Amino acid sequence: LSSKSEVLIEKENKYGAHNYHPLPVVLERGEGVYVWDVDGKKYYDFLSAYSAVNQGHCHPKIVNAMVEQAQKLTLTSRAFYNDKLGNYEEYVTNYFGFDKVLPMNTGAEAVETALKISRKWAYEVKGIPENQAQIIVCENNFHGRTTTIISFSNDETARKNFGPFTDGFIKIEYDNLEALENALNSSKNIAGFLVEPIQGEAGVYVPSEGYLAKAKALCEKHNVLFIADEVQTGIARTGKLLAVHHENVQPDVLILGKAISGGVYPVSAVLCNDEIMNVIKPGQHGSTFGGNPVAAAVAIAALEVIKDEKLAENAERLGVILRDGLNKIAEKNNLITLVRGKGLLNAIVINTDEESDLAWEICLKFRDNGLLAKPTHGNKIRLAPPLVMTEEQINECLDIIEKSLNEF
Ligand SMILES: Cc1ncc(COP(=O)(O)O)c(/C=N/[C@H]2C[C@@H](C(=O)O)C[C@H]2C(=C(F)F)C(F)(F)F)c1O
Repeated sequence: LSSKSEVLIEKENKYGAHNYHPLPVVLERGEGVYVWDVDGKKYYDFLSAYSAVNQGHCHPKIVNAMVEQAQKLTLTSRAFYNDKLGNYEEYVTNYFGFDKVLPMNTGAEAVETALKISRKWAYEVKGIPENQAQIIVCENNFHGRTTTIISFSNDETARKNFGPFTDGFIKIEYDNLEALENALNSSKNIAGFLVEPIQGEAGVYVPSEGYLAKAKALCEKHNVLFIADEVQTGIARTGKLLAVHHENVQPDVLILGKAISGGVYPVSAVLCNDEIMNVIKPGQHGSTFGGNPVAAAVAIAALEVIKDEKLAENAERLGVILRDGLNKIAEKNNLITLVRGKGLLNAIVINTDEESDLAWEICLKFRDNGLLAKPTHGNKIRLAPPLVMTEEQINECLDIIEKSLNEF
């Protein structure tokens, strides 16, 4: 690593909390599918900031929307109206097909907001006795880092010594309809079922065909809210605008974040219809920055880019090419034991146990060869480039991946 990089890494080490263990590369510029480090070396970004820069780094239309609004009015708080929020709310609710949106900033805030709305709906509409509401979640979930969200995580690293935890959650096996049905039959006090349409952190775990549609039907049968966390799988990442659209499912509560802003500004959102959203009355929930004018302007631009540049279709088409190419490499190189994913949310499973640092070594080799990716949960490497990739760029990246793996 250059001394320039070392100095900056040292600064983060000395002055920043050690809540991450980043790959040793120091970035200073991003454009489209590329990022550059401080020494001017160019890389393909195969993480896309955990699927927040689906539109590509620093998309001019989105950045311009931010700059323009930032020079006019950045924040009013919700104590007053402003000329951007209503237009954004109309745009985003029509875009996803819901009556209303509650605007927040981060994914975790939107997940927390969805949990609060679902509980309040359970008490005030479904009639569950107060403080008895249960929400069903899946094992190996990832929904964010707040105390309530890690309360229903089974990842010891995310939970250890952060207790005491929040009550009211039932954990079931992912992609198991019988487990869901049993949980729904186990109590009358169930408010909702919170689920990732594809489990990202678990290593891009794609559920069986029909799981989401059948789960939604089971929830309907039991008058339980189907709450889809599309923070990572949404905004065209999996080859459809939402991952639930692969099964024509419309959630009762939709959670969005990350690429809803193209990675330019923190924007998240919870969408639902009036019967559910109208349980929230003035003063019952909020956020200083939620729905601010810059967020509104940025999110409209970011969502327009998804449509204008047909990024869902592009992700669908290039995802097939990427997975075919990875499977061809796997035939010749036994380091890859499995390829899985949908659209441009993919992962390869490396032929080693979870404790080994082989996946990390492979990511360092990818880095040396001009592609940035990071292991998730030990032996899986997520491969999720921005959705603006071209076929020839995918093929060039497949060559980098093959060349790197052949050096082991
Ligand atoms: C499905 C889903 N729902 C809510 C949130 C919360 O959104 P946030 O509050 O972060 O805006 C996330 C955030 N995921 C990020 C967080 C980041 C980290 O290390 O915490 C790494 C990344 C991640 C992890 F951790 F699992 C990965 F799956 F995307 F790779 C998410 O994926």
